[in-house]
Amino acid sequence: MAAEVSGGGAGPAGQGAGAGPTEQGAGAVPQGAVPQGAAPPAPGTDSARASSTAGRAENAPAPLALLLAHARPHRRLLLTGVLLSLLGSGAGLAMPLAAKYAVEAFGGGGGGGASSRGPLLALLGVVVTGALLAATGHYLLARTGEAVVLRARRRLVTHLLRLRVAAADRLTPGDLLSRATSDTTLLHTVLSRSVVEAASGALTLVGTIVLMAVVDALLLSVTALVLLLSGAVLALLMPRIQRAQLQAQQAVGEMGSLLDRSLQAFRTVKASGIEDREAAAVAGAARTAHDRGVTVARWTSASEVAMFLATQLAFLAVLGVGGARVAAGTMEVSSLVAFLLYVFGLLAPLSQLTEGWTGLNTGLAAVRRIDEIESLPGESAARATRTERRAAPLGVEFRDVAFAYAGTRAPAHHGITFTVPPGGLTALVGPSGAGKTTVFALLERFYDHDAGTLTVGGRDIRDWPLAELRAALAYVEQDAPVLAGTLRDNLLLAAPDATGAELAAVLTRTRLDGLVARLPEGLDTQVGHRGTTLSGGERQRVALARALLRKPALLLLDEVTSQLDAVNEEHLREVVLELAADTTVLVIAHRLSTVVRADRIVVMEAGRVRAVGTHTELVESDALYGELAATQFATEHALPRG
Ligand SMILES: Nc1ncnc2c1ncn2[C@@H]1O[C@H](COP(=O)(O)OP(=O)(O)OP(=O)(O)O)[C@@H](O)[C@H]1O
Repeated sequence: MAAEVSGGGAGPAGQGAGAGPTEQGAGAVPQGAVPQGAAPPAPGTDSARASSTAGRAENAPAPLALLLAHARPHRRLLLTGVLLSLLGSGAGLAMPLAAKYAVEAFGGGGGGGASSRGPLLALLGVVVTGALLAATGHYLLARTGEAVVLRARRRLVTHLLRLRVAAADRLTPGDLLSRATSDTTLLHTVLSRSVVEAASGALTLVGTIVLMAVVDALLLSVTALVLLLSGAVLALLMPRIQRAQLQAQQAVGEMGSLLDRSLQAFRTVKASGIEDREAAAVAGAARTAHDRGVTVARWTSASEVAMFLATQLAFLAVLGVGGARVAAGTMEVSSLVAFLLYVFGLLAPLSQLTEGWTGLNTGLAAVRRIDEIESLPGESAARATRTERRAAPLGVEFRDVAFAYAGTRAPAHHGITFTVPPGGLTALVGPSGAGKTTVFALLERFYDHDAGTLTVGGRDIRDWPLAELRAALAYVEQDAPVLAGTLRDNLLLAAPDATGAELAAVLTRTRLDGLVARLPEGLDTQVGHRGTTLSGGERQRVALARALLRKPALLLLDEVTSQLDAVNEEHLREVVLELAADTTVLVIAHRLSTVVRADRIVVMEAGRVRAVGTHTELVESDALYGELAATQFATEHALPRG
């Protein structure tokens, strides 16, 4: 089993067609990932792996190698496209030479007529063939560029969703969005335009120089001076353009992060009256992107002007020297015309080279940003399946389990020990920050514990195939997320094959049937982004219903009744007790009224288990629990049924 793998070092070339980065064999685990069966990672290891995308850059493959790896699956089409484009440019290159023969044919007597028709037709042929070849080449490159982007996006998005939770904890969604959208788009530009621009520019330049040498070596040396001049200008400007471009891309990512922050907390932003401040922060990043863009434009224009001036100067110098030689009879007019055309022809490959080089650098920065994410550790996908029938309930055992979140000083668990037999209701209680939610996170293997033994169903949790483990569990998070879409989509999210009867039964059980009846389109009503059209309590019940439809062998409920009214809470308490008859149910509850009838209560404090027992036992034996019970039941003015 290879639950943990990374897309990393090998880059896209490392996988066969269609194989996602998380589906490599364990043998191919690249840097940063932990092979199965390896010793448990030391606290903080995840941090080293996931925290810094910058840190990785030192060992990362060269961006050019990464870019080539992206291009490799499409190499035939790309090469054909580049070849056709180059042939198209080559035809343009042959134009002045063909013009020279045409001028010679005109001068060679005959005036017009048949003798001049031949060269003119040949010229026309060169033009049309060149245009057709170039157009076909450009189309092929653009199409292939789109294919590269599609593949890169699929890979990146698949990997993003399979990232280990520890790695995802450290990423900002806005920046990820920018990497998955704008950075991947840049791949298209670089492969379909920049590479061919740079190659065609370089080849045309070399070709032009060779042909210039054929026409007149002396005039070439005059032109060489200009070439050196423009080369020096390019060398001076390129690093500036490169730097500004990278900063512009980073600023776009930063803008995405800031905007995402504000949109995630939209209502809080409004309620706090900080719209202007948040808008100003996003606008600040947009301004940085703008400024860097302007810098790029400034340096690019400067290089273009320098190149233009250089060719004009060369033209004048060649005209002067060449004109004098024609007057002296040491040079043919036709040769001078051809040479002058080549001098003008220099402008195009020089600016192609500049643009190609600039674009290539933008693409390389993008490829590096994409690779930074793909190199983070991923895990094999847990499919949204459920067991055929309700599986036999699973027991759980924590034995001296220790765990620290990456980058934190104090461990969240200091060797906790407790046992949950199959079936029944177990409650985890304790003050905020005691480590209760972390128990669930370890059971779901969002994180790997650092020391001790954790078994589920009598089997070490590390020996469970991840997909199988998660299929056996259902987890209702504290914040009960509801996703954009219809209510039905949300309920069937993790059990798409649930029958209508099962759905109806769960709706009744979670008292959502009333809500469905009220909604304008029933189950097919859109619930808004993150379920904003539902109340907090309704969202909690939707999350619970979703979990129940999975028919789990182990049900983890984190504060699922916190937002319910007293009547619904009491009802759900009954439902949970019913479920506990044939499922192992673990609940985290702050309100002790939720747990007094639990089969066992695990009292946690500061990452340790203080005591385990029933409500009655703990009221007597554990001071903290006794205190919690006294405070809560005194506040609620009612003693629970015992
Ligand atoms: N992703 C994380 N990264 C770093 N530290 C974390 C992370 N999640 C939780 N912690 C820390 O781990 C400790 C235990 O947190 P946990 O969420 O398990 O507590 P809890 O008992 O569930 O608290 P509450 O009742 O408030 O939900 C806390 O100190 C918390 O700050």
